[in-house]
Amino acid sequence: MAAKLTPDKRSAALASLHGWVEVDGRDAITRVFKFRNFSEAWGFMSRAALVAEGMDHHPEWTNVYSKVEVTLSTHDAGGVTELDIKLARAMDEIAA
Ligand SMILES: C[C@H](O)[C@H](O)[C@H]1CNC2=NC(N)=NC(=O)C2=N1
Repeated sequence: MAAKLTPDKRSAALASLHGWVEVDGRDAITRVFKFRNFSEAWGFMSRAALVAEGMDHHPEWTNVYSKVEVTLSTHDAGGVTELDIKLARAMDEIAA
């Protein structure tokens, strides 16, 4: 199982991502993705879902029209691991 990142490693990883921040009161990271419309938001979610399923690592997310809010945490580990950073990076690339 992936191990929780140390605070230092988590900070360094966050600095290398786009717009991801720590969740208050929980060991997790979150980002809001904004698109031009629902179609683009859904396209992002479709592509991200395939990557997530391939990793067997799944986002907590909500979608309202053009906005997708994502929270990542490794439930088995009870916090943020390399798996979350890898999925966050993949999502950044898909949205770019
Ligand atoms: C059995 C299965 O591998 C686990 O439940 C996986 C599935 N997806 C998961 N996704 C996330 N985000 N955290 C997990 O701990 C997790 N565990």
